[in-house]
Amino acid sequence: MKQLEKAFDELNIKYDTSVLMKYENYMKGILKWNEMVNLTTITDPEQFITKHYIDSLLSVPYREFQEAERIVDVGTGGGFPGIPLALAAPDKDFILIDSLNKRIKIIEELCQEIGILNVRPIHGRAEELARNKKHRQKYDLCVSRAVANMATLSEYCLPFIKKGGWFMAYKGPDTEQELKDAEKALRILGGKIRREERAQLTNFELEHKIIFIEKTGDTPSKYPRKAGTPSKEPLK
Ligand SMILES: C[S@@+](CC[C@H](N)C(=O)[O-])C[C@H]1O[C@@H](n2cnc3c(N)ncnc32)[C@H](O)[C@@H]1O
Repeated sequence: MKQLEKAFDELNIKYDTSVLMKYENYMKGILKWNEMVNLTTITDPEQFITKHYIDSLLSVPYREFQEAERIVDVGTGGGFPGIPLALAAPDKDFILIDSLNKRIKIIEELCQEIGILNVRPIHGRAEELARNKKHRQKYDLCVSRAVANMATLSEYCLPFIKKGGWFMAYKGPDTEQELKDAEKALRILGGKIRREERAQLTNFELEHKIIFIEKTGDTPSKYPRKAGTPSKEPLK
């Protein structure tokens, strides 16, 4: 866990031994479940800490994260980036969404066992949950990593965000074409790309940068379209 402590220092994240234990126990829990259910291909603990934990924590230093109170992680898989972020910010509320119930049940069980109290895992497709009044335009911030291309992802994520809120999308290094292809989707759904930020860490090699999208307008009620359509026919 020394790597994680180093990253906390670089990212200015406060922590104590009880939080470190929670990170360690969650990793152990995921790796144990991973023997039965496919949750991650990364099984070496050092790699796990860098690629799942530190990579997930990249958004913590930014104002858009710091000011958010209600955060949704769309397509969380084994809980990334949602769980590491929730442990770093216990005063914020996190909803973690995934369409695979097995993954959601595992996250739920681990949160209960470990005492991660600010996370609510929810099973469902983004296209359906975003149409539910309880979730539609109710979040200050949406985060998402490795779920879909930006045009599809915008249709999954923007409907959850309040006007004036933010979407921080974790993306690989080459996004120029992908962002171009998403211009129309973003315009229709009420989002504007404001900037991108690369990892500010000197000691770690991380894959992702963050694309900052502001929710500048309401999402028209016909979006998201029915489950499956945003990925089959991205808005172009
Ligand atoms: C490649 S995994 C990434 C998991 C995690 N975000 C990470 O970075 O490790 C993509 C996840 O998105 C979920 N997913 C894909 N489409 C979805 C949708 N329309 N609604 C909800 N979850 C979805 C999948 O079930 C899967 O768990």
